[in-house]
Amino acid sequence: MDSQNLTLVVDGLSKLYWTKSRTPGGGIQPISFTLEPGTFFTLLGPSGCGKTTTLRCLAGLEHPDVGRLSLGGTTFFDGEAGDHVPLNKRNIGMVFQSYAIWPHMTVFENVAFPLRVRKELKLSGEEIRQMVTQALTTVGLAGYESRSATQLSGGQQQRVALARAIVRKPGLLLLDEPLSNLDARLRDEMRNELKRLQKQIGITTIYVTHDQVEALEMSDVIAVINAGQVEQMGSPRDVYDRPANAFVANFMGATNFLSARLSADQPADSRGTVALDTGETLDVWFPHAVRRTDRIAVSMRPDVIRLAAAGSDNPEGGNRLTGTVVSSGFMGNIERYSVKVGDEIIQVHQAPDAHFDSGSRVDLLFRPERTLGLLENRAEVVGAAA
Ligand SMILES: Nc1ncnc2c1ncn2[C@@H]1O[C@H](COP(=O)(O)OP(=O)(O)OP(=O)(O)O)[C@@H](O)[C@H]1O
Repeated sequence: MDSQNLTLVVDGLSKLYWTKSRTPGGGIQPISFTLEPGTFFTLLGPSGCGKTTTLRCLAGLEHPDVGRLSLGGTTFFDGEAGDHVPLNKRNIGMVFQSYAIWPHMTVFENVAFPLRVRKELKLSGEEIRQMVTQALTTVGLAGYESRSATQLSGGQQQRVALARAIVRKPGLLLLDEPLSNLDARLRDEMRNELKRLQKQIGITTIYVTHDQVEALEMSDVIAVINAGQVEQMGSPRDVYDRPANAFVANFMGATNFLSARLSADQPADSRGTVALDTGETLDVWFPHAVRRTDRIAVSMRPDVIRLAAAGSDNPEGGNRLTGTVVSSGFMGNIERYSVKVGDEIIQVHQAPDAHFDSGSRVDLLFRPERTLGLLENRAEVVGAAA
């Protein structure tokens, strides 16, 4: 099934909701991005950050306040010119969390529905049959045409929803947490399956999720959103390895933070020294520029720290903090430690080769290039990393 190779341009699109007392009550601040055909783009962020609002604006279910939106050169929305193409004229495929397979219809009729309701397409019965068969083959459900939708498993129902979304060969596919109703194992399987299908069809896709693992695994580009604002847009590696700030670092996976101060401005991609509140100094990497006056959050992921008995030799050099093991837990492939350093508890994950009992004095050793100096910004808003 061929995609239509259309470039999506979103330029300063915004939609704010207002409370009765005329204060902002959610929505999305101006967002801009251009997607090359075939891109898998994910809107990632905590509940209520504005992901669904953005998707609804793209679909035409919501009227944005300002901005422009076009697909393959066709304008769908232009706030200044007053253009707003309605949902049914945009040829966009959608799958939502509650994928709403109609239980009284067969699989065939479910998938044929979007073709039948658009009388202006003037499709013959044979054309509809061919298009439905092609969509069902694409999602691996050829031969299921006459089954009742209720006789299918959750994963199969999800595929029917996907077949229904792509049967009209849309120019854009919008997926709003489509896997969240599936159990963990199936969700994992469907994640791979969905990504494979998306690449096979080659359709530009916008995916909404609050699950960072899902976003990392599936996306070409991720937009991390917090309270209606895009904090960072980039490849999975970019947002994970070079987070724009403490919010992004924390949202993309478990990490430790230590508050620190700078003695000089730091350009992007530089190495420098920070002073911790305890007076100790650390050698850190700054993926993005920060000013001397900024509050800095030093971020070290639990798996970049190595524990050694306090006072051990450290021929590799790098950062060293000393603390006391508070607790440990054997998790099979790793051992998880909580170590008290000053007033802070630092989490460490390491291979269970050596074991340190609670109460042991240990050194925490970590390399400067894995010790990130980030803008502290709104780290307190986070809630995802476990
Ligand atoms: N129709 C509406 N009227 C007023 N406020 C709204 C409306 N729709 C959404 N909001 C508010 O806008 C904010 C963003 O909502 P949105 O549904 O886009 O978030 P989300 O990131 O998709 O969240 P979730 O992951 O929980 O679905 C929320 O604070 C929400 O309460």
